[in-house]
Amino acid sequence: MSNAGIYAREAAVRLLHAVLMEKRLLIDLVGAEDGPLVDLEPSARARAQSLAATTLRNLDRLDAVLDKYLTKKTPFALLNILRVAAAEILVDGIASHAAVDSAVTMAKRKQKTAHLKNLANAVLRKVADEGAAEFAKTAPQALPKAFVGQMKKIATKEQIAAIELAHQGGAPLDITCRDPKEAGEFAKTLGGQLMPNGSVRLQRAGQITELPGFETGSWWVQDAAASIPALALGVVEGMRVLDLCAAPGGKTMQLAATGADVTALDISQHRMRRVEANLERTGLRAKSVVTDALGWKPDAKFDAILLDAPCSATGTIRRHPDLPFAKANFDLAELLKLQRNLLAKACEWLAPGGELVFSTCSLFAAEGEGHADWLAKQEIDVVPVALDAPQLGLEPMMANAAGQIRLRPDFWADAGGMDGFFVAKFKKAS
Ligand SMILES: C[S@@+](CC[C@H](N)C(=O)[O-])C[C@H]1O[C@@H](n2cnc3c(N)ncnc32)[C@H](O)[C@@H]1O
Repeated sequence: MSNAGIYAREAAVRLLHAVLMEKRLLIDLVGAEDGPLVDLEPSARARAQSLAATTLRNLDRLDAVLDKYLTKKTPFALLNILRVAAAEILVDGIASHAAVDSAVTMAKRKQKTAHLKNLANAVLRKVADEGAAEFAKTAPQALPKAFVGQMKKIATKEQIAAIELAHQGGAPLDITCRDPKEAGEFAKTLGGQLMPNGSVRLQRAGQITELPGFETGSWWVQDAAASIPALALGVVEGMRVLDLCAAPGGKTMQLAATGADVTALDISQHRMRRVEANLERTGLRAKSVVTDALGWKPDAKFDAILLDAPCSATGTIRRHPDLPFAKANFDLAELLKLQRNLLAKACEWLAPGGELVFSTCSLFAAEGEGHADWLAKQEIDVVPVALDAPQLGLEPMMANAAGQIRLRPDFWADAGGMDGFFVAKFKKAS
């Protein structure tokens, strides 16, 4: 057994512990200087991340199988080792002897679990021999009850079950081409699928930076659903456009690629550096402003504004399976207040006749439809503009009766789903 294999597995166990016990997000842990991945080779880092994500995506299902063979309450440190090994055997289909042997080695190497190495061996051999049948009977990982409560206005019970199933499948890699006319060609070169909205979808991407077109900045990674808000803004060539809450910059690049005069604003210096790096790689231009939007005043009004507001990010769970564990108890009221304040500011900064797109990658009605309802009740001179789903490469049922786009992870299920998003458009009186 290679050391790299053991290091990756140990790092996956540590990631799991940090998400479940310290309520930290994988995205923060991966880059943290004191994080579990810091000393690993790139391939071991990738393996540790993917193993932790797979385990979290299936946590209750793995526990249901392990519970069959564990008679006593198992110390958390051992349980996480067993979960990771069970994920390798039952989900990834790794040769069971490799998964079992490395779990036993991991147990031996820790003071808290060394005396339980025989238990680990016995339980995992059972999982390898009989676990697949038990695992097949389990239901997909359920969303936290608090999340489901917030989703009831956008999805039925059956649709929520379909969303949970979509989360279990993870996500393919979608890219957006700088020149949309090149998307068909890149789909062929990369062995991907051209999606109806113009994204190119890759089911197995490998090392992204090695793919043709990365070095030349011909495309960037962006979930198909995340490309819809900028498309919904329509033709903005030559216009003064504000990308409000811009980092890491997927929508900034879409807007800049159409020939708009883009100002990208975000509160986070660190995240804005990623916007700047993305612009540099793709050879696109935008002015960058790092500030709290709530305390900012533009020199002049904008012809168009895209507000992709900070939100619960519950639409991205298929790509971030740690979110329901790390952020189950976040302060929704605080986020709603921030979103509303940002929306009011965006309306104020629109020039007469200017258009605004508001979006959130959330599955909660309060972070989407609720804000459109709120705006309609304010004395703000903007009116809703109905969006045409087929014009955006979407199916008609992806727009609601009010002409707002409501995307869910169970859409395009056969092709690998999409992130959950809410997108609505408004126009200021002339
Ligand atoms: C959903 S992300 C934006 C994603 C981005 N539009 C994209 O497509 O890559 C929300 C962003 O809002 C920023 N943000 C949060 N509060 C803000 C504030 N008060 N003023 C400006 N930006 C803020 C966060 O730093 C975060 O980058």
